[in-house]
Amino acid sequence: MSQEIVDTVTKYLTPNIPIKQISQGAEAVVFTSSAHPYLPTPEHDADGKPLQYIIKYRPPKKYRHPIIDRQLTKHRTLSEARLLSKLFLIGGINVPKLIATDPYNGCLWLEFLGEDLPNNSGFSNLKNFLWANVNDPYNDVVKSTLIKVGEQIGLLHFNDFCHGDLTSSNIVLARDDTQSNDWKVFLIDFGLGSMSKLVEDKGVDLYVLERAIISTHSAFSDKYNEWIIEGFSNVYNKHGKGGETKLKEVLKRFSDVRMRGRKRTMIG
Ligand SMILES: Nc1ncnc2c1ncn2[C@@H]1O[C@H](COP(=O)(O)OP(=O)(O)OP(=O)(O)O)[C@@H](O)[C@H]1O
Repeated sequence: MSQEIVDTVTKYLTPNIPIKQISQGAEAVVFTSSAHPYLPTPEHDADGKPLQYIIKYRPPKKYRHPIIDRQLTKHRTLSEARLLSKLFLIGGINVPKLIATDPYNGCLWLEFLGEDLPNNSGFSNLKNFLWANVNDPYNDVVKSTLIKVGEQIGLLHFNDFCHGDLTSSNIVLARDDTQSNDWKVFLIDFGLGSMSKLVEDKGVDLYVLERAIISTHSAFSDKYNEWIIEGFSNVYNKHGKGGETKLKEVLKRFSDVRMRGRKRTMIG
């Protein structure tokens, strides 16, 4: 990552806020920090470990006109903040808590979720979690976790929100306590998210995740995708006939999107 971005963020946050870069995506640079924007820090979790926070920063894009760039940055930062704050209030949906927003500087301060998986298996996103279980790929914890993944997506879609970039890296797992083998599933990165009633958007979300699982865990992907759809369906089926009808529509469009994807791969 360019030193220029670190210098800019350090100057903006002041050197009192320690930052450590953990990711650079197409859109944003993500840092962790032990500093909370307005509470005295460091805060500690139940085990006495200092809490970490996420700082997601959208740097200016030099290829854009500066005024348009500032407007886009403001718009995208606010849009992600709005979605996160709406989703956080919907019962059952798990997303990081929004702590602070500075749309003019392209900055979001979020709750840090997840942990390092045992045996150097990396950060606890869904992709690494499935790799970590590769020697016992169909165990009960994998199954129940994938059903919970499906339930999170089901809740999101049933409430007419779409993710827009539903990869297995944007699904983070966290345990309530370190002894537990029971994972809570969180959805992160709503930079491309939207409120949408369109079955097309929902079908595309499901297709993007299906492709992500096929590309990284191809040997087990049939079962994995089946469990995700089982969880997804559970949410809709709880809402009687109306829910069942909506579920059919989404799954039908999912299958159409998949068919279009296959044609595109064959024809090029
Ligand atoms: N709340 C969070 N808790 C823990 N880690 C997080 C959190 N938010 C983001 N991350 C980490 O930072 C990475 C990038 O975050 P995010 O996907 O939001 O940014 P992005 O720039 O849109 O990324 P990309 O362009 O790669 O999709 C995530 O994959 C995850 O590892």
